[in-house]
Amino acid sequence: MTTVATAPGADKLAQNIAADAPTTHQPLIDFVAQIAQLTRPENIHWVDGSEAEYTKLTDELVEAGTLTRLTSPDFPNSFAAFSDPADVARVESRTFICSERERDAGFTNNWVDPTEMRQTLNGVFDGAMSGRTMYVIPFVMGHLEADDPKFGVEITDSAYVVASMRIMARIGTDVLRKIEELDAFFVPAVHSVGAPLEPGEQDVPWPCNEEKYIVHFPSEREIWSYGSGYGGNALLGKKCYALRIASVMARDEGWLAEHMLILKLTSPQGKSYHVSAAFPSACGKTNLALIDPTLQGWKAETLGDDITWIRPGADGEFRVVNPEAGYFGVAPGTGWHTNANAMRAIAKGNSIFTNCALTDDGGVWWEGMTEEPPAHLTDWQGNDWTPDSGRPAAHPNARFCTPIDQTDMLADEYFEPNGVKLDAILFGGRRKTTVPLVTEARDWNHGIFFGATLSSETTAAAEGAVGTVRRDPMAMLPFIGYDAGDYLNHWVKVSSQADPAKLPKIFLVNWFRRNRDGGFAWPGFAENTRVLKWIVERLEGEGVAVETPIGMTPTPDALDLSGLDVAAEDIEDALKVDREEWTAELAGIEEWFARFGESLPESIKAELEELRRRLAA
Ligand SMILES: Nc1nc2c(ncn2[C@@H]2O[C@H](COP(=O)(O)OP(=O)(O)OP(=O)(O)O)[C@@H](O)[C@H]2O)c(=O)[nH]1
Ligand SMILES: O=C([O-])CC(=O)C(=O)O
Ligand SMILES: [Mn+2]
Repeated sequence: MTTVATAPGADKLAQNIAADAPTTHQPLIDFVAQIAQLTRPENIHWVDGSEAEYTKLTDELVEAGTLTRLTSPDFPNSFAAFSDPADVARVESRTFICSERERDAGFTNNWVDPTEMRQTLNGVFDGAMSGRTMYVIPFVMGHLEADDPKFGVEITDSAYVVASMRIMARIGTDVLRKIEELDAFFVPAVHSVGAPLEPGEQDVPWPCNEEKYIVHFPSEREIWSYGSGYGGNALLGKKCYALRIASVMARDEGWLAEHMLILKLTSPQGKSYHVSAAFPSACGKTNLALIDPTLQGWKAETLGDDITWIRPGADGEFRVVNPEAGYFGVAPGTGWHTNANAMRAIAKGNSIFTNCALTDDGGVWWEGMTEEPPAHLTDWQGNDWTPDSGRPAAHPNARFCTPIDQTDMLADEYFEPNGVKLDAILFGGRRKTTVPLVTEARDWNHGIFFGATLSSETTAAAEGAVGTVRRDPMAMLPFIGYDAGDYLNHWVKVSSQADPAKLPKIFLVNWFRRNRDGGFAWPGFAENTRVLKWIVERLEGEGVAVETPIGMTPTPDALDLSGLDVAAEDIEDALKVDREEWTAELAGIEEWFARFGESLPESIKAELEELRRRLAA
């Protein structure tokens, strides 16, 4: 630990830091010195990522009241955290892409001139870490042994962030050694909760600031985050790096950084397939990634639940890796009856729960964990709660943060440094109407059209109203680090690096369509196995599909519904392609495409014309 107590001059500070740093890597020392000079922390702690360090940090966080140690044997070595009630989700309105030209941020991002933003940041970060410890976290997204490992260094004044980053990414000394060995570039990522402490001032359990900035400089590959301690705002390896900055790297280097899960499926015949699926936040990625198949003989294993990097491989196939090391999963709705694999991983402990409710025996609970709620809880805001309190006990965006290697059904391929062959891509959203249970694209370009026009009703994962339909291209709306039209063009182009015969097949799915009575038309969750089976049949050139104006959908008989207790009308409602609904949808898509201006790919425009023609026919 370096003490920076007296804030010496810049040269002196840099010397002190260099003397105490566990590295001689000059760019890293310079980065740390520059941020220390600006933010004036009391101490500097270089994170080694060890168990002992984790124990010490979590002890301190318990002492500070940020974490509550769970004493229930059901949650070994686990903690609960409760955020400030105003700091519970990603803040999209405060997220900025500061490219040189506004045009390069595109209409889906907030843009501020980089020079102006640097000035603003220099202002808010000035002394921002006073009275706090500054942690330096070397991390890698993906595997250290990858052909082209992607490094970052997060500087943060939040020990909660350090503890969570240790679960979500590979961090610490091994990473630092590799950065030195390769003399590698790292993404500089600066985070402050924005709550400097005066000498003697008592800290609060969840320091944060009303003013928030989540800022990306895509040309410099730099991230600055201020004012929030929450998940995707503060764990900068996740959405900020592995999606926004990585999408820009991917554009420049010829690959794709996507908001997708990865699932390995093995058929009763023993053939395995890897499927990735892009669904917007809180629309079922973690659930599908951890599915327990309901059909005899089928096996599912997971490789990841949120982020997928797709790279063209040497044999003309696309290869996928999960750059993360943990789950940051939506807690409500995750239960023994809906997602037993997640529950089993959680039950092994070593987890941090944020904004869940506390049980009287020192465990956590959230809506949907068990069918019957406990008789008494302490809700996420610290109030007494009973089932007739009339309000949720856990925040709807409460999260569990759990190491992925605690998953029983983790695929061995998760550990492949350069990934595995991708066979199919699913795009999906939360739509009450219009979008059928599953539709197969006619070809790659039509599949990109599915992705480009993907839409979903908004959820609690981001601030703002819940339940309105918004377009969410490839489920990447809040995560594309550059112009959305350029991003679609990149999708079109990247296929030229693959063997056309080896391109993944693309499907559009919707688990959330309502039936004529307003209930879910499809049982969803584990029963999605039946849709996956049809998808695999299609990959194998089998499975019955009918041509519809929007693509190929299964006939009701083509889905294996054996042993499933569901009304024939529900299946009909789930699969229906309704011309009237699609005519209205067409208008919505036209409006959406108009927003892209010049940068919308011609081939995607052509798909819209094709849809119009097919609907009119
Ligand atoms: N009706 C229905 N609901 C589902 C299904 N799968 C997931 N859900 C619900 O969708 C919500 C979010 O599911 P998750 O799997 O956590 O979503 P996610 O996409 O991983 O979300 P992020 O981690 O925010 O990106 C939960 O409330 C689930 O209960 C399904 O097949 N049918
Ligand atoms: O980023 C977060 O805070 C959580 C998350 O996975 C999402 O919102 O998509
Ligand atoms: Mn998830």
